[in-house]
Amino acid sequence: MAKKKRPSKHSKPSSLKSGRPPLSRPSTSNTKLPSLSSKHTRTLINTHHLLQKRLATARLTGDVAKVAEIEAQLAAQGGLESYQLASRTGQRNDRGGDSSKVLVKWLEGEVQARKAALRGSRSIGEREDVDNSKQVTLVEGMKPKPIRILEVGALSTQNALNIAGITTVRRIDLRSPEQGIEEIDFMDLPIPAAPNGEADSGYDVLSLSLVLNYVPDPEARGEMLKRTTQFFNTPTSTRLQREQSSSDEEDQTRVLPCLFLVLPSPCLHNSRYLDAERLTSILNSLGYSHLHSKTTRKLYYSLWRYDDQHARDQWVMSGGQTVFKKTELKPGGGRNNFCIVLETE
Ligand SMILES: C[S@@+](CC[C@H](N)C(=O)[O-])C[C@H]1O[C@@H](n2cnc3c(N)ncnc32)[C@H](O)[C@@H]1O
Repeated sequence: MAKKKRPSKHSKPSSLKSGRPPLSRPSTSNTKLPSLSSKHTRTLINTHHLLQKRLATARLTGDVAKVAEIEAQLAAQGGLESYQLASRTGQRNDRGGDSSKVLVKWLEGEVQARKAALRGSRSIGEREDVDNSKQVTLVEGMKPKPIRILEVGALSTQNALNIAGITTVRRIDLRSPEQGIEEIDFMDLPIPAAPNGEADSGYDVLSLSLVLNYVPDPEARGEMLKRTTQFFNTPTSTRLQREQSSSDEEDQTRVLPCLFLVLPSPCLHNSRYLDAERLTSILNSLGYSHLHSKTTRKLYYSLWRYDDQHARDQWVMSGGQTVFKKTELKPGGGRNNFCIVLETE
C-alpha cells in the first residue's frame, strides 16, 4: 500500500482538527448532562483517547481502511460530544471538581490587588460626586486592568474564572458545547497582534487544562506548548514590567503572564518518557519558570510564568537543552508512554 508522506517536523504547526474525527452533531446545542457513573465516564474517556491515538497512527501510515474503521468506532461511541459530556461529569464537585478553582487560588494575589484597586477607585469616584462626568472619567481612569484569560478546551462558560470586574475570559474548543465558547482549534487561533509594540493585545493567563493529553502525538504536544508562548502580552510589555519592577524579590513573586497546565497524574508520574524534571526542562527551554504545582490522585496541576525570549536566551547560554526527543527515562513494565517531543525551529 502506498504510504502517505510524513509531514516535515519543521513545517508550520498544522491544525489539530485535521487529525480529529468529525464532530458528531451541530455545536451550538446546550445539552443537559445525563447522569453517568464514574466507571462509565472513565471508560468513555479512556476509550476515546485510545481511539484518537490509533487514528493518529493510521493517518500517519496512510491506512485509509483503518482510518475509516476507527472513525466509525469513535462515532459509535458518540464522538467528541460524548467525550465532552463525560469530561464535564468528571468535573462535578462530587468527582473532584473543576480545575479552574485551583488556577484562581494561584491567582489570588493578582485578584486581591485588583479588588483593592477597584475599591480605591470607587471611593475616589464617590468623593468626586459633584461632577458626574468627572466621576465616570476618574473611576474609569483608576480601574485596574482586568486579568485577560484564554481558556483552551473549555467545556462550560460557568467556572471559577469568571470574577466580575476582575477577569475577562475568552473560551475556545474544537467543538463548542455552548454559546460563549468559540469553536476553533488553538493551533489555528490567530496570534494576537501587537501593533507598534503596544502592550495588552495578548493574554495574561493561558489555561490548558486536560488539553495537552488530548493531543494524540508527542510532536504535536510540543508544538502546542511552543505556540502558547505567542499568546501572552507582548514581550516588550513583559520586559518593561520587569524593568519597572523595583527589586529582584518583586520579580520572583510576579505571576503574570502565566500558563496553567493540567495533566492526568499518570502522564507525569507514571510515564516512561516524562517526569516532573523533564517537563520543567521543556518549559524552561521555552522561556517559562515554574511557580506552583500540586498533584492529587488523579491530576497534576501546575502554573508557569512566561519570562519571554530573554529567559529562553539565558537558558540556552547556560547550556540548557532545547531539543527533547522521545527518550526513555524510566524503563520497566506498568508504565505508560505519554511523551512530549520538542524540536527547535
Ligand atoms: C478533557 S476536556 C478538558 C476540559 C476542561 N478544560 C477540564 O479541565 O476539564 C479536553 C477538551 O480540550 C479540547 N481540545 C483539545 N485540543 C484542542 C485544541 N487544539 N484546540 C481547542 N480545544 C482543544 C477538546 O475538544 C476537549 O473538549
